[in-house]
Amino acid sequence: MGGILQVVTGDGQLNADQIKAFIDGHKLAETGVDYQVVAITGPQSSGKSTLMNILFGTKFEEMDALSGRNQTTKGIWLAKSDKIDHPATLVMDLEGSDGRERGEDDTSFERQSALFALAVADVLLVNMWAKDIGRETGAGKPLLKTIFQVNLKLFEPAPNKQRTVLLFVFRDRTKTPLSRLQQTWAEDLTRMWASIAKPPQYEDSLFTDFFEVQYAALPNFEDREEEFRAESVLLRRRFTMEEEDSLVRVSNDKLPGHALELHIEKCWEVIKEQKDLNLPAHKVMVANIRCAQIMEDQLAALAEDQAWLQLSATALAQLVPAFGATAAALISSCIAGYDEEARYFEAGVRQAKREELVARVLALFKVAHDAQLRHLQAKVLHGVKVALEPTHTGSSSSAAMSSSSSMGPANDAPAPGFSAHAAESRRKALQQFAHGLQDLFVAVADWDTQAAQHEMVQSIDAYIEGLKQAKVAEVQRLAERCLADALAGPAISLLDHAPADLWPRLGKLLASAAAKAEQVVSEGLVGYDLSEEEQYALATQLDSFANGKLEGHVQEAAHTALSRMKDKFTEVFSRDEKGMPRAWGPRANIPAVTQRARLASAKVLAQLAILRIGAPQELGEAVDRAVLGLAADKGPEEASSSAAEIGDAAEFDIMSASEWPQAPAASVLLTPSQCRTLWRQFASDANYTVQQAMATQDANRAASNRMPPLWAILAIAFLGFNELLAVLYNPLWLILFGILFMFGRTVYLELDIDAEMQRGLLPGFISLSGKFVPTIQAVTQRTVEAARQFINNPQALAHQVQHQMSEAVAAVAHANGDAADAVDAESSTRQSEASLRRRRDDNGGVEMTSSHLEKHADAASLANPTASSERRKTK
Ligand SMILES: Nc1nc2c(ncn2[C@@H]2O[C@H](COP(=O)(O)OP(=O)(O)OP(=O)(O)O)[C@@H](O)[C@H]2O)c(=O)[nH]1
Repeated sequence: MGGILQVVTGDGQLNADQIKAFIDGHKLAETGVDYQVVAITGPQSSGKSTLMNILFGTKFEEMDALSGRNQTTKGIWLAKSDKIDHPATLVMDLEGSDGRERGEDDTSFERQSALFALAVADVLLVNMWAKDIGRETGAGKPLLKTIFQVNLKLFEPAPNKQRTVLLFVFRDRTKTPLSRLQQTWAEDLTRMWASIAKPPQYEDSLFTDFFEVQYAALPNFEDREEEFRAESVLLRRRFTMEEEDSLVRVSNDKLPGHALELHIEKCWEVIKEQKDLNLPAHKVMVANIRCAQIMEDQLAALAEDQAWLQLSATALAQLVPAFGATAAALISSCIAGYDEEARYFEAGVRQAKREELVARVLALFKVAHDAQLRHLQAKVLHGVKVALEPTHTGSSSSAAMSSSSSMGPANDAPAPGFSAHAAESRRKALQQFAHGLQDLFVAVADWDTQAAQHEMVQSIDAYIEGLKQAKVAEVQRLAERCLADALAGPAISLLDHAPADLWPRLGKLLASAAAKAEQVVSEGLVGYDLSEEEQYALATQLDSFANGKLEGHVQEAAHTALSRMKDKFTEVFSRDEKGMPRAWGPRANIPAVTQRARLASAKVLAQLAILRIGAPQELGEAVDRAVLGLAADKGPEEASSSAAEIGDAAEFDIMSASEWPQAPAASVLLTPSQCRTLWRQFASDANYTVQQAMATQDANRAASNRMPPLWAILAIAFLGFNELLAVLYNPLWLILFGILFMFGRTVYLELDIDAEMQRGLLPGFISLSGKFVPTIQAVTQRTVEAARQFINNPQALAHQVQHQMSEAVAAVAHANGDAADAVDAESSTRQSEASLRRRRDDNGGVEMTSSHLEKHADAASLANPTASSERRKTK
């Protein structure tokens, strides 16, 4: 876009949009710093537009010479010179000063525009009439003085940095030599500079610290136009870099072309609003904006960079070879692009924005880098697992070592054990991790990886420790199973038999089981190198487990103490010292046997009262004496008989105590109160058994009394001998007696006279009378049938009669002499039921029901109906 642009209108409005279009149209952003802005200021109608048009080929509006000296240029105008290509030259024409159109008092715009030209232009032409040089009020001195002063105040320029070239153009050159005019004007400038009020930091500054003064003189355009144009051509050359007295200055502080738009806008904004801003701040502001834009452009470019997109996506998914180098190249490329774009801007801002750019770029890459760290950690940890898993699970160490060889140099040395192998695997893994970190190293970033290394070490150690603890737990389970097996059977058996040395034997059993468990541990953890603390902890846990197991068995025994006491009582009471069942004959000493059985049961109760593993012996003895005292509490006779065995129980009164003296609560299985209750329940059952025995003994005595006297037996034998021989020698008598005997016995059994008589004499006779006749008829019928069979087969019937007679004889003998055997059978039956009855007794503490006992007693009586009948009589 060529042509002329009105940058600022006559009423002070900035055409920002058009400025941008102008700069873009002339591609000034691509020139970098290879451009210059040339402006001109001076009195109204002093030929400024004419000069600029001739010098730079622009087409600013000029006043027609014939129309008079009225203002033609309103506001600030901008055009690009088509006469100078290098550097690109922007030409700015300003509204003239001293304009009559604005009035004498309205000088603000001329000051603003002059100040604007001073701030924006690289070369400011100051148009002056040659004849005004030396005059105090001429030559626009007040305006110059003002803009110099305001410039210092508003923009606070840095001394000797990018000085603005002030080209004073003396128009309508006179015969006065230029040197003379220069000298005069230089003196005027010095005085002018000295007279202005300067900020404190500029008190000692010289005019030349901020401005480079150049001069030119031109003839009158109207009168000597040809000469004017020719000299203008020469003057134009000074705006290129070709001439020796070139006005083009190269400065590092110059803003690049793409910042010119913003620079113009901010300058006018500052001037317009009269903000108390300084030039560095203004430059910083411009630099801030532009550097931020460049930074964002670089970030946007990076976000669309295919190499970066691929790297970031892959880095999140897997370990990328040479990640660090790739990432560093991308980061460096991005930052280099920024450096190139922002190199003309204020150094401090540029560096600050660069650091911000680096930080933001690194933040992007940090995500990928962290993902890479995690992948590396996972890979290394996986290597450790592959190396150690076979060893831990019991595979051959050579297999483990061959697996681990993938992580580093081969090591053919045999693995001595898990701990050594784990240490070697750990060392190789950390070495592999260190190599991996080198691949991830991003030179620009130099991220700290100490935390990652620490995590890696912790992960590996935790994994190894986890394997070790798993193995320890596994071996501990094996050892506990070994302990449980070693304890269960023997301990239960000991508790069932309840020997006198129960607790010493339980102690030995515990020690034996602990030794077996220790062996399981030592064999199972070979090579795991447990520390002393770990070994102690494991041993303690196993000890606790063993004690707990044994305690469980003992507690279970204590819970079933009642049935155990009954069993012990039955064992001692029902069997003699040789283990044979007692017959309870007439001379049996039931009270003595009873007391022995009670003492034995009391010992069982005493042994189950407290845990004695590790307990002081005195405590056990005290409990023994106290519990055995219960057995003595049975009347003076029994107490005296057992006094020697139970010792002196006076020291502890179990009948009133609620707890055992000096016994830890954890070791108490049965409190004194519970012992008393159990003993009471036991005594009730035992009394019943004793009464049974005494009844049996009474029955035996009665049976013995029913035998005929000896003299009668001898008389019968002597007097009936001949009749007996007659019967035996006469077959007819023998047969007749046999038939009568069988008939009578059959009738007796059919009527079940014994059972009927148990109801009582009168009810028995009444019942028998009712069924006597039918029974006689039935037996007679069967006898006739037998006789018929005998006629048909006499040998078979004789054999049957003989067999029944032998049974009858045996029955009579049994009824007379072996009633006690029936009682013994009942006793053994009760013994066989002891285990069934035990649980029931323990739960309810009630006696076994008589129907239950009868059920088994009847089973025993099946083989001996007479004995059964005897038992019922006893009951
Ligand atoms: N005496 C004299 N007159 C000149 C010279 N150059 C131009 N003029 C005349 O001065 C008049 C004003 O010219 P411009 O170029 O419009 O002056 P200007 O300074 O741009 O005017 P404004 O923009 O209104 O301030 C014209 O009539 C020109 O012919 C010169 O060198 N000497």
